[in-house]
Amino acid sequence: GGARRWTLNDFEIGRPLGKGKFGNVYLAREKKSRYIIALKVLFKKELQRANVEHQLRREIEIQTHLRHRNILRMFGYFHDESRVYLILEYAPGGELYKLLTSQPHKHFTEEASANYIHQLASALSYCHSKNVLHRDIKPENILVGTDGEIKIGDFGWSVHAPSSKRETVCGTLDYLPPEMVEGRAHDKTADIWSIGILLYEFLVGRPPFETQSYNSTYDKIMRCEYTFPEHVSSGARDLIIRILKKDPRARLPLDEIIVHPWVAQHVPQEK
Ligand SMILES: Cc1cc(Nc2nc(/C=C/c3ccccc3)nc3cc(N4CCN(C)CC4)ccc23)n[nH]1
Repeated sequence: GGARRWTLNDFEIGRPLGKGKFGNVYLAREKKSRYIIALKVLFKKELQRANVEHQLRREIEIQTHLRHRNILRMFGYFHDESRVYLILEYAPGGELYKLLTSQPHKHFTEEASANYIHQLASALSYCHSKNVLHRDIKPENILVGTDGEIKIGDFGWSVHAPSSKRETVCGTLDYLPPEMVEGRAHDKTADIWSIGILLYEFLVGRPPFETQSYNSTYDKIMRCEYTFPEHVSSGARDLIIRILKKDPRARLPLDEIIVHPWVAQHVPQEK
C-alpha cells in the first residue's frame, strides 16, 4: 500500500529526465521490487522562497488519490531535511510537446488529435467527477505512456472546485480562458476551454491566440479571435468553435466532446 515510509535509500537513481522550476526529475528504480519510477526532487528552500508549500501539499493530496489511465500516478512521497521527493509513474514515451514539435508538419494528424482529445476529456471528466480542477492543461504537462496513450501530470495548479484562487498566473496566457485571464472566479469549464486550445494546437502546431506579446494575446483571448489554416477539417473546426466560447456556460460539456461526430469517426468506440 502507498502508506509505507519511503526513504531515498529505497531507490537507485538513474539519469535526469528533466529540470523543473523547483528541482529535477530522475529516472529511478525501487530496489526490492526493481519497479521503475520517476522521482521528482524539490528543494524545500526553493518551495519556501516561492511560498508554494501549500500548493505542493494540495498537489500531493489530489494526485495520490486519482486513478485513471490518462492521469500520471503519484505513488507516494517522502522528505529529508532539505528536499521533498515525489514518487511518480514513469511514462516511457516522453513529453507530448516534443512529439508535437518532431512531427513533419509540426502538427498531429486529425486521427491522433481526436484520440488525444478523447483521452484528455475522459481524464478531465474523471477529475471533475471528484470535484478536482486541473487548471494547467498544456502540452508541457502531458506525457506519453507505453501504448502511446497520454498521461496528464503536474497537478501543481489543481484545486477543488469552484475556486476563485488568484495565485499569480505565471508563464503563458495561451491556455487560460477569459475568466481566468481577468482573475475572475472560474470552475470546471476553465478546463474545457483549455482542451479546446490543446485540440487547436495538436491540429495546427501552435495555440490559437499566440502572438508576440502578452498584451495582444490577452486581447485575442478576451475577443475570442482566431482563424483556422486551410488543412483543418470542418468537423474539427465545428468542435473547436463549440468549445472556445467566451461564455463558460456555452462551452460544450466534456461528455458531449467525447461523443462529438468528429471524435467518434476517429476513435474506436469500444473504449
Ligand atoms: C514525471 C515523469 C517523467 C516521465 N518520463 C519522461 N520525462 C521526460 C521529461 C520530464 C521533465 C520533468 C521536469 C521538467 C521537464 C521535463 N522526458 C522523457 C524522455 C523519454 N525519452 C524516451 C523516449 N524518447 C522518444 C524521448 C526521450 C522518456 C521518458 C521521459 N515519466 N514520469
